[in-house]
Amino acid sequence: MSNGGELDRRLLRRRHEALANDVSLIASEFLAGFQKVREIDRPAVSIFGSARVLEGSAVYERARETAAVFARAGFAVVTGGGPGVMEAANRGCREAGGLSVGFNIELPHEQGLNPYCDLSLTFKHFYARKTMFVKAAEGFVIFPGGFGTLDELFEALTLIQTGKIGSFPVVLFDRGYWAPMLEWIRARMLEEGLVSAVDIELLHVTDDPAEAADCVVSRYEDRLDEGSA
Ligand SMILES: CC(C)=CCNc1ncnc2c1ncn2[C@@H]1O[C@H](COP(=O)(O)O)[C@@H](O)[C@H]1O
Repeated sequence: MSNGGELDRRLLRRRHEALANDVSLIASEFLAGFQKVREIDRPAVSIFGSARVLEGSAVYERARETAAVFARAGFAVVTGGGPGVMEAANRGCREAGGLSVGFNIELPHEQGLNPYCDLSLTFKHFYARKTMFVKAAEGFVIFPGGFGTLDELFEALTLIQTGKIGSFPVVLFDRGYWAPMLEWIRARMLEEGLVSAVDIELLHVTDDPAEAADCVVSRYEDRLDEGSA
């Protein structure tokens, strides 16, 4: 099966005349994504984190618990629809009776959609898929993870920092995991003037599922009161 990687490589090699066709395929993927987001009939949180953690690990179980708190607060939970933290969050949401959403990606050694999604769509391109995480969400909770997780974290932060999207809450779950990164951001990025203090204030850090959910839910309620949600 052709996957997003092959398509992206082909797109970069393409002669100009052939590009329009490829670009229209990408556009249709965006459209299908936006249509799927419209099916989410309630406010939502996007939860990111490692594809590699297993059931029973602390990270998996905290993600499952956090998603359940969101579901009980009336929020849908959106993830990448894969294994690890994605599965944990979809599972916790489903177990608590919430609406569980997975925006999956075709990968060369793909593991497919986890079995805990009520709504789902599988993308070929990471960039179209990442847009849906942002389009759908009132906030972001990020669990420990690798390159994919950091990509999603910094995409959300960059969009907020540059004013492309509103100032949605970004919650880093697991103080111990994120502390060295935050320290480096303060000691180097901030110290050398590459970010400003207000940019760092966008990040909330916690070890508590209820606090993570409250951070997103209460900001959403404030925006509802202001009429800006
Ligand atoms: C075990 C394995 C490599 C499975 C790959 N299967 C995947 N399925 C769906 N989304 C993924 C996958 N790998 C990475 N991602 C995306 O990148 C993030 C996790 O990447 P990482 O494990 O932190 O870097 C997730 O939030 C997800 O959106």
